[in-house]
Amino acid sequence: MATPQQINNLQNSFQRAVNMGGSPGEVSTSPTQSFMSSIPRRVSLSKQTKALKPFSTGDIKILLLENVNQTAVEIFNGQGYQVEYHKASLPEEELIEKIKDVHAIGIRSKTRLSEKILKHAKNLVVVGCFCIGTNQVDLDYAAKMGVAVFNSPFSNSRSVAELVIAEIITLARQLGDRSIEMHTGTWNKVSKKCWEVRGKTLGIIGYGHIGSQLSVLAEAFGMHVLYYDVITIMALGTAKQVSTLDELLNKSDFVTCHVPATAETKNLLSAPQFAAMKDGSYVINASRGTVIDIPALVQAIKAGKIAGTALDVYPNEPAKNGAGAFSDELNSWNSELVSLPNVILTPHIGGSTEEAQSAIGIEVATGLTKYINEGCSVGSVNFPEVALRGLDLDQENVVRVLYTHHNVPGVLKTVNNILSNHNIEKQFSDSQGDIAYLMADISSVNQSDIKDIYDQLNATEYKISIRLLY
Ligand SMILES: NC(=O)c1ccc[n+]([C@@H]2O[C@H](COP(=O)([O-])OP(=O)(O)OC[C@H]3O[C@@H](n4cnc5c(N)ncnc54)[C@H](O)[C@@H]3O)[C@@H](O)[C@H]2O)c1
Ligand SMILES: O=C(O)[C@H](O)COP(=O)(O)O
Repeated sequence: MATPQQINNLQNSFQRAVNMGGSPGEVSTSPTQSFMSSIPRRVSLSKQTKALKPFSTGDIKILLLENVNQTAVEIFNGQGYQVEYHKASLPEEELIEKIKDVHAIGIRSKTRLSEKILKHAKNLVVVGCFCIGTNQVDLDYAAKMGVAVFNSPFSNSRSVAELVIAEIITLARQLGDRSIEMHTGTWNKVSKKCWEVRGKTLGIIGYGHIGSQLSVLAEAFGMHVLYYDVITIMALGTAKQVSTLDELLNKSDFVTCHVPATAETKNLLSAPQFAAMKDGSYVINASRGTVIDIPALVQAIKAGKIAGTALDVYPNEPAKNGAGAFSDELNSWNSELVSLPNVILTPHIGGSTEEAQSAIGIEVATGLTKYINEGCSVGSVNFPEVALRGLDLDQENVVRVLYTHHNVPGVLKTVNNILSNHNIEKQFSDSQGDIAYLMADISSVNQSDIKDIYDQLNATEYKISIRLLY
């Protein structure tokens, strides 16, 4: 017969196994045990079409594409999630198949998560963009499905700014051409139209995380900085904000784009803008491929108006690394562009440094984990940002309710009526456009009450998605 101490040990072992997603009787000795103790004992992920079925963190399925950094994989593995990892992005049909049953997907800038793809994602709870840009995801549709999207807003900003500094000097000194010539055995020692950057004017379009960081670095090289932005932003150093794009174009020796891909920034620099630039000036784009009209740029270089360009991003980028991927089939202007002098082409590597990728992996994986395990949406780009203090796991009969709903009158009254048989320990709700998100911790909940709470919330007309953590 077991002693009370043995029974106690057995119970503890059962609880730890549930925490780790293992079977009762298994005791995990994972070093992440103490971190794990801050997460819910069981996580019930209940989407629109899913029945209430509690499961452990070990049931969470994560699909990671595009060579997301290992720091993220380690965080997810530490949680006991099931991680499927791919180095490249997936063709559309394969992505549709894979996305059907995952709870989270991690992507970078290549994978398009359009409505067509997202509507197959029946269990999806959260998307992680392991990069800055989120234009590849249909953010509104995701929010309407109750799917929060996270990104890393500035972890690779410095890497991009440093790349642009390198490109400014490379263009000014025609380094790309000299290097290609030497690789093919030609010694071509020239100084004609090769310049110092000291005293030249850098025009930055978009003075956000990258543009402003670049401004500081450029001034350290003795450059004058002008910037144009749709909002008024405090100048760093002695940089000056100009009120029109034309003014920036007229006065700059180097023009560099650091704006997001939006309808307004499509072909922001096209033939009229190149015509407005100084003769012999340079164009740099490490933002998004849609921002520059490349055929118009080719014409401006051919006409001698633009003395060189550095492009890191393109309207159509290949899904994976390899020869021939940057082809005429994808970008019809390619052959003309590569034949022009002083043209630097890089394969979207602005944010591709060890430092940036490692930091992004940690930041986004941590955001996703907090959303999956605790419901915390702080940092999401398409969802109201809501957080509650951690769940008190020592307290029995506590349930965290996560309720995403349409932002219409009467919801709180209905929801609180459903929760009113229990003690609402804490509650917070916020909205963003048509979507609202409510978090509530309720106590005095018996196991038998949980299904009832779920069913009642599920029957509400405003519901988008429900999760109960307990
Ligand atoms: N090449 C790469 O690897 C790489 C890496 C990181 C980011 N990016 C891209 O760089 C871009 C900028 O990133 P960020 O982090 O600096 O973004 P950010 O949001 O911090 O800054 C963007 C700035 O652009 C301004 N802006 C928006 N529309 C504008 C317009 N029509 N005209 C002028 N200004 C406008 C905004 O007000 C904002 O200040 C994004 O497209 C991002 O995806 C590329
Ligand atoms: O949006 C970004 O952060 C950059 O464009 C980098 O994207 P990547 O992670 O696909 O290189």
